Amino acid sequence: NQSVHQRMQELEQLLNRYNQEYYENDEPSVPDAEYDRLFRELKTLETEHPDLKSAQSPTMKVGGKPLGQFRSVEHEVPMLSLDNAFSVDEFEAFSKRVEQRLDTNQTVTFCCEPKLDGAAVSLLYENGLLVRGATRGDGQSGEDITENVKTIRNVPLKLSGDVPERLEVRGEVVMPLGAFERFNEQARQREEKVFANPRNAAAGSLRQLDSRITAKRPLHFYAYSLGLISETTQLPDSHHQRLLQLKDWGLPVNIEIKTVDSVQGCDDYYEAILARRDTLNYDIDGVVFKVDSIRLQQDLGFVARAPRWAIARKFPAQEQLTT
Ligand SMILES: Cc1c[n+]2nc(N)[nH]c2nc1OC(C)C
Repeated sequence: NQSVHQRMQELEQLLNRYNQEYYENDEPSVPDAEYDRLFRELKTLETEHPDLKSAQSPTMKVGGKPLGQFRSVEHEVPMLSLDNAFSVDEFEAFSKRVEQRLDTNQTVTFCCEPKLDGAAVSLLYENGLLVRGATRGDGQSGEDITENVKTIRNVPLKLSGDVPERLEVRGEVVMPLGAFERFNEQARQREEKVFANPRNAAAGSLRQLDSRITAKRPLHFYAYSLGLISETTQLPDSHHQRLLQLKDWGLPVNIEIKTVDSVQGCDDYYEAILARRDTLNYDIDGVVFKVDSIRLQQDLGFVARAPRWAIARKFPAQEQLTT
């Protein structure tokens, strides 16, 4: 039994690594057939030895029997939306409002992030284990989609390292463009529902009552914010450093995220991402600038529905190709 358990743990590690490679850098080190063979071997061993099956096994990412409907989830920390800036002047007005709150010689660091055009979700980890997934809903309450988020390839079921007791991570679920095209092509051939754009495909896939369907949808998650954090956690005062900490714990964070120390830096970032927009593997509809200091964020607070300390600078709408 010991050797069986050993083999199961070895298979779990191998499959998790291959998953990471496949979704982190799109370069799996083994062909899919090899991944499937190892997956089937683990599934067989788990069926023969259910007592040895791990709750975080990669075989748990394939979804289970459908629920009748979604339960509702209250967001203890509201999931708010973002104010938009459609021009450099509107962005400058935002940065002026921020600077007014600073002392004279203080400069403000901004964290710059691509604004992924997908579906916002909240993931709740307790003692490092993924225990709940929820849609944004109206910001106050969303739908419990735990079984569906567990099937998202690059969402870890278990965090690694010294993690907080309770950690809520928020981010965007997207369907990469290549996968979206292939998925729609297949749907056309099967005379099934075709999605108008990757955002609808991601949102629609997350709201499937049958998680086995979600499991077949190629979805990626990218973290961009923290919600609930258990009070015993000493995290850095920098939003960017907190995102890097999430990455250390095993959560996917978009590689385009960086900090700049000036408004000019923000403008340069906006132009740089806009110039590369068509080369990215997912839809983005702008960039997000956030005051990097958590203390300053708390000082600036929110107005009604959106934080004073963050703004999205939207790109001109792309002519949507009718698929
Ligand atoms: C709604 C939202 C959306 N996005 N997208 C990114 N990249 N960051 C980000 N932050 C958000 O909200 C925070 C400002 C809390």
